[in-house]
Amino acid sequence: MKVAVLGAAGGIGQALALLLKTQLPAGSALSLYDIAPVTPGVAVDLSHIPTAVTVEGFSGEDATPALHGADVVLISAGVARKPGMDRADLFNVNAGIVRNLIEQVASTAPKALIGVITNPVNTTVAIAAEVLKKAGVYDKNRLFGVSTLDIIRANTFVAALKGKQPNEIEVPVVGGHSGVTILPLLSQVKGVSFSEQEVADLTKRIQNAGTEVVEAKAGGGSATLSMGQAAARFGLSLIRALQGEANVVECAYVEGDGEYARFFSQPLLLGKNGIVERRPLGTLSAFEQQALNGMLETLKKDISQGEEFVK
Ligand SMILES: NC(=O)c1ccc[n+]([C@@H]2O[C@H](COP(=O)([O-])OP(=O)(O)OC[C@H]3O[C@@H](n4cnc5c(N)ncnc54)[C@H](O)[C@@H]3O)[C@@H](O)[C@H]2O)c1
Ligand SMILES: O=C(O)C[C@H](O)C(=O)O
Repeated sequence: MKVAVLGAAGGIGQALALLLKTQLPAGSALSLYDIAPVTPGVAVDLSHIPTAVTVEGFSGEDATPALHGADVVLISAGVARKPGMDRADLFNVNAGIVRNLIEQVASTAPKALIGVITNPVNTTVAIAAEVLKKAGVYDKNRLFGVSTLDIIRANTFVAALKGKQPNEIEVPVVGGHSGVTILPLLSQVKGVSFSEQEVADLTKRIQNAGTEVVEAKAGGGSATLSMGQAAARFGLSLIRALQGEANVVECAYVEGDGEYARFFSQPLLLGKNGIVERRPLGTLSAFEQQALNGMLETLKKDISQGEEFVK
């Protein structure tokens, strides 16, 4: 299996590349690309770690040398938030970066499973879909917005509140990846129950967790290490599914049946060709139903902005 990381010299990219170098199955290839000239050096650095995963690094304007034969492409290239900014404020710079990189994926690795990390995810995934469509290679079962960070945060916060081990808790988080569009389904977490106040407080904390990191880093960027972990979990799940493992389920932001919005994060059964089955959201509490209804206008606007950008 070959995994390409685009944006590999950045905060997320380097953390992700390290985790993949140490956790990909033996015999895998890791291919790193970033516009920054340090990228081949990042690959050399990682190559000294004794695992059976080869590493190559490429820099400059052309991402295609990194993309040949890639089974999975994870994209974190772009700028990150500073305090006072919303994820949507990143659109002006990141929309063009994602368009350019996806054009190269379309021409070089059209069958790859693509995970978009670059913000604003609600919009950049729509851009990626439209670019792939224009190139005649769009498969909605192979394109994912990576929302795994919301899930690992939710697991961490719930476990801390309820005195559980984080690995005992799995919170489905649905919708999108910004503010009110992030909806943790706390009513579905097995083995714990919450008061109304706990649900309200936890939901708000999970929705604002990105801002919590941005403010704590005080101008030095946004979440990189937890995101590296989240992207590694998601990328490794894609690889396990590609290799034929059964019952690999992850939530991610994908094009579905449009019941709520064209793109929506929901639980997905993954397989050798990407998404095998989009799982229903299940029964929602009154709080969750109201939050779902309340997010849709924002989410649809975010999606339209991406669609319009490519038209
Ligand atoms: N999906 C999520 O949950 C999530 C979580 C955290 C951050 N993010 C987003 O991920 C992105 C990256 O964050 P980061 O902290 O790693 O930022 P960073 O600034 O540390 O790294 C970004 C990297 O992208 C590279 N880059 C910029 N333009 C490029 C181009 N045209 N081609 C190739 N590489 C290019 C830069 O050289 C840099 O190395 C941001 O948009 C951020 O908002 C998403
Ligand atoms: O909040 C951000 O800007 C980065 C990321 O989307 C996050 O959730 O941490």
